[in-house]
Amino acid sequence: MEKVKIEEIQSTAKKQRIATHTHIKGLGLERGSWSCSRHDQAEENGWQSSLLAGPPGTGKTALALGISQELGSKVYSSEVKKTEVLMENFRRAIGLRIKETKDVYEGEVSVPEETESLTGGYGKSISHVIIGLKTVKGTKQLKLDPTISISSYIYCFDSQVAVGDVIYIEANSGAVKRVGRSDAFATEFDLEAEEYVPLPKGEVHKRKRLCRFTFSTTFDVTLQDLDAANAQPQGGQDILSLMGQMMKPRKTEITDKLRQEINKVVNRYIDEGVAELVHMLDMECFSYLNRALESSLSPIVIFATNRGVCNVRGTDMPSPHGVPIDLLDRLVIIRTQIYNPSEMIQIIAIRAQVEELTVDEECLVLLGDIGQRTSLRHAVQLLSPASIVAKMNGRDNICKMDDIDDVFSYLLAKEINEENEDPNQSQI
Ligand SMILES: Nc1ncnc2c1ncn2[C@@H]1O[C@H](COP(=O)(O)OP(=O)(O)OP(=O)(O)O)[C@@H](O)[C@H]1O
Repeated sequence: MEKVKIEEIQSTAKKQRIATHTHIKGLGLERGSWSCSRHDQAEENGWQSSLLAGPPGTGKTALALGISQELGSKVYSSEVKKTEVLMENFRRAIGLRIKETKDVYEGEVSVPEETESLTGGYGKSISHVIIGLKTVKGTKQLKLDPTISISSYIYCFDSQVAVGDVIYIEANSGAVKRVGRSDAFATEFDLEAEEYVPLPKGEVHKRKRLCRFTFSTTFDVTLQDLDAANAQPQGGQDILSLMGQMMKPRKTEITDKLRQEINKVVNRYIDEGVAELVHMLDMECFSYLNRALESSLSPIVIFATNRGVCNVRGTDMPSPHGVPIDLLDRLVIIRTQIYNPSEMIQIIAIRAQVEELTVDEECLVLLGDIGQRTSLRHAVQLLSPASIVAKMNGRDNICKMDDIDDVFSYLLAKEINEENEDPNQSQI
């Protein structure tokens, strides 16, 4: 018999983590240098939008971030009120896909049963609840922990979980979610009123990709929804609180400060792999952008994509980068290319400095070489584990032979292809 342990939900956020782009502090260019003067010129000429196109890891996001940091005040400043409608619509076009891998018990309820405690004092006291969960692979009996069985019990009966229902129990929090009624019971009830689901496959106890809040495998929400729902935040700054606010929408002004706060939380979750950005740019959005980008109030918009020719979202119309031709016409397309070894070495050195790591010259050369063979991202990611190996070897500096070689041999990396553009990546 397995025991479900319930603990208070802890935010999984690692406060001290150095984010992927923490080291990006701007464009790193002097005023008057080629890029800056070109950019000023572009602004004067009404260049409002551009598309960065290139293989993964070629610095599109880093460049967009650098530009926005350089322009920061200009982007959001003078006409905030007037640009509000535009801003709302832009944020409506950016989706956040929330996903978490959770330890869950999943199955069709077979035997809910409660055991009363004899030492309960006044009234009835439940010492635990036993529940049987069945999947295609078999059945497992779960004894819900006494301290949480009450809440689970209430949960169960509040949401009217009965024999024949398919449920999830999240192992860590004990939260129970009724998925629907098992197919096997389909004839017993009104088919219209019920959602019938198949008997779950696999083991009862499994790791499943679940959105903590909705229990669905993934959950898409737009940044605008999060802004609107959090206009008067009541809870904390974790994704659960952010999402929780969505249940109580209210009409309050969305300030720039709020958007920045939402961005911070969203960025943290992207960095931790709990969520990823997805674009919601369908035909309707693209048509809106066509008009919006021509408005004098439009903010500067930078699109980035690693997709080649693919269908425009929601249609079977192929177009370069999945962007309709009439919008492409309005964009300045900048191609990004894979960094050469010395550029990679430079970036890795900046990254090491931000992570406060001392890396030998020889080691940087090796990392540059690894970056060429695999990817810049992989080479950057080796820094942290290598520093741990160095510490284990009693050193503060990362050495080629002992640390990087060691870590590289343990960690798997995809060797780079000739043509690196990945048509399956859904990023823009
Ligand atoms: N010029 C640069 N200076 C400093 N760091 C950089 C630079 N270019 C890229 N990086 C870093 O390399 C990593 C990968 O870059 P980035 O995320 O910008 O790639 P991308 O082109 O947006 O890739 P994808 O198409 O996969 O999203 C990031 O950690 C980024 O901060």
